[in-house]
Amino acid sequence: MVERVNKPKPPTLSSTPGLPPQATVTFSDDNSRVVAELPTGESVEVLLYGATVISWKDASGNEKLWLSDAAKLDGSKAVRGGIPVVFPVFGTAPTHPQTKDLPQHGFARTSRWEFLGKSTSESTADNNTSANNEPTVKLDFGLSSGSPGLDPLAHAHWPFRFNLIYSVTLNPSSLTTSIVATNDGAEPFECQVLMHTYLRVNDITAIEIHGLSNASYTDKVDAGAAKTQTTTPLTITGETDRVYAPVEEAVTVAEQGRPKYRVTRDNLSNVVVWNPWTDKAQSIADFEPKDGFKKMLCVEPGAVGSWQAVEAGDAFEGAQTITLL
Ligand SMILES: O=P(O)(O)OC[C@H]1O[C@@H](O)[C@H](O)[C@@H](O)[C@@H]1O
Repeated sequence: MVERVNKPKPPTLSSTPGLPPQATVTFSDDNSRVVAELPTGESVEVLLYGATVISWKDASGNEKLWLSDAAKLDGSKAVRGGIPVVFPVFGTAPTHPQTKDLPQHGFARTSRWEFLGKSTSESTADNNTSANNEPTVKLDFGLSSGSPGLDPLAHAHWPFRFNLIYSVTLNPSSLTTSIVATNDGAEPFECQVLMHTYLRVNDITAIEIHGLSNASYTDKVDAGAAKTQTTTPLTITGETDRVYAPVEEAVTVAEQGRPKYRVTRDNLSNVVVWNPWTDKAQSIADFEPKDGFKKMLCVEPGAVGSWQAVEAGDAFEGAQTITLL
């Protein structure tokens, strides 16, 4: 049985005369995930493990994120697909004293977060609480150094007192994920943050990525060579793993010449573009189907080009918004 936080209401009708319909927020039977649905039909599903967004659908039920058929959703492994949260290290950092012993992409994606609550606003002619007068639902998740669900590797290798708040905000045309990483201890720490978004596409060979003109980048498939993006838009024709420092504010993904997603960033100066292509997809055990690389494109806003120093009592904040075009 699904436990309803709010009783579901008909998508277009208000159950209380005069009051607009509200978003519904429901938990799965086993409390492993939370689903929010707007009265207009869009939905988002978040696994508490990793606070990983594993589904984002438009009002017609079309999925916007790619999730591997072999993704583990039982908390035994970071989720292959959706939007895993990367913290406090991107990749591995063998020479960085504070994070050198942490696993790839840190521990946020392998910890069980707490659901802190939801907030909603509705769309009506006389209601201006939502920025665009659109229905909105925001889900908040928390993870701290005291959380029971914290990955034991964090306890073992990252001895800082911290508090993370991760918010997932859905409205009819966009999804925003934002993070606030607070240093609750007496010692400063350095961290990196990234939203590892797996966008769903129909055909990777028909994709153009705009907004990277003149951006410098590190090419991870060319031994970390430093390069500059001169040919634009970027197309994907083989294994791609690049850490960009874009000059432009937005990265737009177009398919067959039609704009599809616009990704904007708040205080996240990097964008990683990743597609494993054939051989790498073969080598990743939980990447299924093996030709699934044709259906996905990772566009990952983050602060990963350097380290974010967070003093005692301070916080680092960053966010991405993905808009459907
Ligand atoms: O297999 P993981 O740990 O989820 O990482 C997937 C990819 O994540 C990307 O962000 C990295 O740039 C790649 O180098 C990496 O291969």
